[in-house]
Amino acid sequence: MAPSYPRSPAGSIYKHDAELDASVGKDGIDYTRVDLLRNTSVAKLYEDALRYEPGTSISSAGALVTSSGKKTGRSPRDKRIVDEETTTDDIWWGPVNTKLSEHAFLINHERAVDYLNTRERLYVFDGFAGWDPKYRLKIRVVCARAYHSLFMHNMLIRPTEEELKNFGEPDFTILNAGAFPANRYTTGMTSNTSVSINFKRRQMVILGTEYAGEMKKGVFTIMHYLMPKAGVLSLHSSANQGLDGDTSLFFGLSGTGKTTLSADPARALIGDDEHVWTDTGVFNIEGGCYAKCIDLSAEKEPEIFGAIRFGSVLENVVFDEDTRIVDYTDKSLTENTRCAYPIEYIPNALLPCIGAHPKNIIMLTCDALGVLPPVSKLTSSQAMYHFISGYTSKMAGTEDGVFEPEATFSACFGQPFLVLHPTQYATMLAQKMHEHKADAWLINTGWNGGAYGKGKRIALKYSRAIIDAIHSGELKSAEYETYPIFGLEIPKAVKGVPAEVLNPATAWQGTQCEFQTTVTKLANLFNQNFGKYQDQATEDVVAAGPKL
Ligand SMILES: Nc1ncnc2c1ncn2[C@@H]1O[C@H](COP(=O)(O)OP(=O)(O)O)[C@@H](O)[C@H]1O
Ligand SMILES: C=C(OP(=O)(O)O)C(=O)O
Ligand SMILES: [Ca+2]
Ligand SMILES: [Mn+2]
Repeated sequence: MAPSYPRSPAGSIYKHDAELDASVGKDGIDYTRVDLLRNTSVAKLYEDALRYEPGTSISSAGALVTSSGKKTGRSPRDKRIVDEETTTDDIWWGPVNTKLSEHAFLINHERAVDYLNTRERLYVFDGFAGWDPKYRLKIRVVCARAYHSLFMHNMLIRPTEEELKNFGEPDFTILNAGAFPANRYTTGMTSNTSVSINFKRRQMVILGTEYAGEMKKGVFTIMHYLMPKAGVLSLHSSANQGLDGDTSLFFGLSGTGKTTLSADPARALIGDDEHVWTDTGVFNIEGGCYAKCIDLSAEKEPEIFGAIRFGSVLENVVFDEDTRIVDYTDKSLTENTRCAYPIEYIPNALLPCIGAHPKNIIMLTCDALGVLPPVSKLTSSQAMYHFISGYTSKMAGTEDGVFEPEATFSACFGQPFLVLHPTQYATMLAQKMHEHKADAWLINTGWNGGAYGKGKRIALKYSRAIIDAIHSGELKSAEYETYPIFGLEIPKAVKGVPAEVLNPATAWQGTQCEFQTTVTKLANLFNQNFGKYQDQATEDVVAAGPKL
């Protein structure tokens, strides 16, 4: 499955100094053992997963059905960044990034190495993060499960035979010993799950969770540090491109629609989750997509449904014992059911996954209170205000302990993955949007007509119609009205969307008194949250918030 387009052998973005390379090379893994499988075939990984990993099957469509065990979503409270002198002054220590000592990291590392070296089989996948050869990282994934190796085969950029032969030392190594727990008595551990990143040693160690998403979001976290340091902007967004080459970005926290809305039959897919905006355009970090499968149907999401076939990894779904037909409505294992597939499984994927400078910046929010408009056109100050605020919901199952939509402010629409302070990403975004005259939109893919429990989630077909209207130019020249308090501009009409849906006041099914109370509640939450950024933001950005 090697890609056929030419790519120059990349200069790595890490400067390789001999001493550090020696220590990385000596990462403790026994690479000489005969039972080590490096970049092995999809078929072989299927066979091993079926043979050795309980709870593995093949679906009627040919996908590998796997179980990630107890953890079926990310564990943000168990994430650590090593506090060391080469990065400590850069890192945004606090709400997301918790310090781990170098010593405690070595204990976790040794635990993972001992576990991996004592397995009967070991899998290594060497691949790339980043489609632009100038910025790409060489990533090595060492793991004990064929499932995890196939997952990263799908999610990283698969090297050609030639590239694999000349791979050399990786820039970053992920040791996934997820089936083995962390030791709770190691200083800094608060549970037996641990996901830790060490930028100096260029290593990530996973213990006590087999949720595969930790690896792909781990790579994103690494890029979210290294890319801004290299002067380019990493983005928690999907991206696609129209026939005339116009690129759109869709920012959004997990479950808000990045993957779903970027798979658009009329546009070429650049990527569904992680990108970088450089001086020449946008490139995807990944070689695959990771779609949510809950309530998936061929009718509503044909591209994603069709991507679930031989080679795809389908996690934590329930299927019929006889027919092996998956029941996508079944939430009994988790609401966060998932499928990982190579990007070329989407019919109109753009290969290589590199697009032009974005023309439209779409911020996806999933408002569980039902008071944000389905679409608003943002001024540049409003775009910055909403990007820094990142108001949305955590969706059920995406994180450990989240069972229903939970209103949250997730800076840059991806707070769990930020390494630097949010204003650093926001400043770069503002500068790039200004330079390339990008238009900005806020789209609520969440509740309408009432809050979660009373109203309904906005129909996917309406969100798609809104996005079509952005891309056709219809919305740029539409007639607008101002939504009070939030000061958002909402279109009076959008083709394919009932007019009353567009204004939360007319969509509201409960009393107007209840509506006003909810609007005020949300406005207060915004103001309270923005307090922490007040002194770093410019006056116009502060003024772009709600006014009570
Ligand atoms: N109006 C809507 N817009 C986008 N997604 C919706 C909408 N209504 C329901 N959904 C569902 O919500 C989920 C969005 O998840 P996904 O696209 O994977 O988000 P992300 O990629 O941002 O994590 C999908 O399961 C999709 O079917
Ligand atoms: C993989 C994840 O990301 P997303 O839902 O944004 O695709 C995740 O949040 O665990
Ligand atoms: Ca879906
Ligand atoms: Mn996604």
